[in-house]
Amino acid sequence: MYGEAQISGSSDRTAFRRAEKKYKLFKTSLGRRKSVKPVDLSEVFDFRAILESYNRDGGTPDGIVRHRCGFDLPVFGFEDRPGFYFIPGALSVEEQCHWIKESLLNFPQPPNRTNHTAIYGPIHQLFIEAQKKRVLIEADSLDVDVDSTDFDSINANANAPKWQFCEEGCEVPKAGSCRSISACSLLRKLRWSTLGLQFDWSKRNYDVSLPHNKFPESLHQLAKRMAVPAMSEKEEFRPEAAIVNYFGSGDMLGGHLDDMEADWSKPIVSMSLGCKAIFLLGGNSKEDFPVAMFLRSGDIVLMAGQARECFHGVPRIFTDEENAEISPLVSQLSRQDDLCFLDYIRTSRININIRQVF
Ligand SMILES: O=C(O)CCC(=O)C(=O)O
Ligand SMILES: [Fe+2]
Repeated sequence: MYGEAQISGSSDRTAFRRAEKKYKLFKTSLGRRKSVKPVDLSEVFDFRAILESYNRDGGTPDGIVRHRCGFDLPVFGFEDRPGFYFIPGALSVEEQCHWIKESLLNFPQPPNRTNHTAIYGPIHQLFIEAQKKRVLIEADSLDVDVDSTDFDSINANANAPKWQFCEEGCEVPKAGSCRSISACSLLRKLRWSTLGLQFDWSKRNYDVSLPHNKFPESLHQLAKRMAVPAMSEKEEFRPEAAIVNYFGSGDMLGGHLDDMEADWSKPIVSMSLGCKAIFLLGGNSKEDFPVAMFLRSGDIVLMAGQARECFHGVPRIFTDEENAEISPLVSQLSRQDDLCFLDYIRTSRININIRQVF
């Protein structure tokens, strides 16, 4: 579900796939010059423009409703898609920066799992190691210097490949006996991390036996506050898990359903950070033609009830200066200490989606 979808040739059978193909990034190269195929964005809903026009005259375009839910910001949706809520500009630029930093520094920290965990084991301080230009090295188990009296560590090390960060250009134990990968390329290849209850992708289910931290308190409070438009008055949203998705240029999230949580009446609270994206919201079948909309940094989407049964995905992010629309982040992250975050987010998008599991 969370891999990069293969969208080519024979795979454009369904309406959803055709929409993905319409919006995905196509690079063509003419000799040495690379160019990006222009894409027709005329049918993409723009909730920021809808908000601006609503603020001017109180109206909404055909098919768009403003939910009357006593929330302190305008919340929009589609007339024919109950359970879908769009809160444009829900997060201030300060809040966006805070969650970008958390997503890079803390959320990928063990025991939280990432797409790298299955291959390399737990990786600590990936973002910091990438700034230091360090390299992750797999020491051949025979080369590992184990104190011969320490039987526990001998047993623990017997089969486990040991990956450790070293300085760039550090001396490798024995030629050919170890593999290595730079922290920078691991950071570039970071696709997801999981918070709170851990999701086991091989079983496509939550595995409560996996070690995990308590769901972060401040994210819990934010999600509870943002979930209000999709909740009945008597109920409370209980955030128990989150998936953090990291997108670089050309990355996409193929059409899928999030169906592993027990109670679909509870919303998924999904926040966008960094570069602008296109989000597709389809129907119960991939044969249903999806609506497309822009997701910008600071937007929050809620999917609850019937909307949870709808295929959705992200076929495109925009990483060029003109279309990424991240100038408030660029100003906010211009201090020397923050340039490393700016460097990442200039060409990336982060999505944090928060779920009640039980
Ligand atoms: O990136 C997004 O906006 C959507 C993410 C999503 O649908 C998911 O992780 O299930
Ligand atoms: Fe999803």
